[in-house]
Amino acid sequence: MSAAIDVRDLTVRYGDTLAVDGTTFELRHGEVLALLGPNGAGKTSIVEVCEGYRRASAGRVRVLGHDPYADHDRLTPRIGIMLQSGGVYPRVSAADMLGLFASFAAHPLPVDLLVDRLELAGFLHTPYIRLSGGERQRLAMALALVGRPEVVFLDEPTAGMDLRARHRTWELVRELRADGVAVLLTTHLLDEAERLADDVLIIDRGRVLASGSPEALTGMGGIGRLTLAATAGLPVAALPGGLTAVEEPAGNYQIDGALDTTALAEVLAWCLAHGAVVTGMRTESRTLEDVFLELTAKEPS
Ligand SMILES: Nc1ncnc2c1ncn2[C@@H]1O[C@H](COP(=O)(O)OP(=O)(O)OP(=O)(O)O)[C@@H](O)[C@H]1O
Repeated sequence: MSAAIDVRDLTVRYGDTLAVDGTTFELRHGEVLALLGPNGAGKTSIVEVCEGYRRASAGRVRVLGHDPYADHDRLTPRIGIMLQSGGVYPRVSAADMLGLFASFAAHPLPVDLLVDRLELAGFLHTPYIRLSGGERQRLAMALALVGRPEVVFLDEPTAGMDLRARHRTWELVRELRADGVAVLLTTHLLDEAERLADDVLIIDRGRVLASGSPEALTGMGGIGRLTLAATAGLPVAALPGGLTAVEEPAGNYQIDGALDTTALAEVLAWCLAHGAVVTGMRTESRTLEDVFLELTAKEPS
């Protein structure tokens, strides 16, 4: 089966600003792809091209086999877009908006199902203008999904949601994926990407810095943190293998460097060589946040 979204060498320019610089990725049916990057990285530009709202400056983009800009009208009934704001009449209620959006679709999802999953019942008849930020987010998600789309674009879907609503939304995204829906997600919440995404694209200044599954990306550098509890006052300057350590508080060493299995053995050998008593050694794996901060910090300006 061909990819739900296929992006090759996409470039987006705004005058002299190169917002997207030759990005390539694929999103398959039944998968979630998260676009991660600092403010201004180019995420929205990529998403807008895929949604058909912006023409690519160069490159080839296909959504469900169509050019999303040229075939916008044909694609619209097959895609769902969660808008950050706007697109909703201020005095209309959530119930009326959902009914209206459902009437546009050939095979809409039952509105009751979305009301239940996203817990909309408490504000279903309140005018949009009176809804809280989190309630508007939940309604926006429901509006994106009511047409039973094959591809869904979620732009920071849980921003402003409380913890419970966030978890309900994550459950819903997992259900969509299980039903074969392709989900393109942008988020600043690294734990959201880690929980939901099959693949992640880390971008900065329009370029892809890394891509792959969260497991592959966090496993790339092995151990993220190494903490040692041992005799106080060990000569940290004598640590082998380019490792460095800070002793804080006394007898607690935070060790940095290329933390692989060899490094663990070298640290223990160093303890032995200095007659140290080791009472604890703890390793922690890297998180997506560690990887993201390292990659985006390394970028030359
Ligand atoms: N219409 C426009 N005209 C000129 N420059 C633009 C336009 N839209 C975006 N840009 C610039 O293009 C770059 C990428 O912007 P984009 O909105 O795609 O980033 P983003 O990753 O979505 O950022 P954020 O996380 O802040 O939403 C930024 O430098 C931005 O200032």
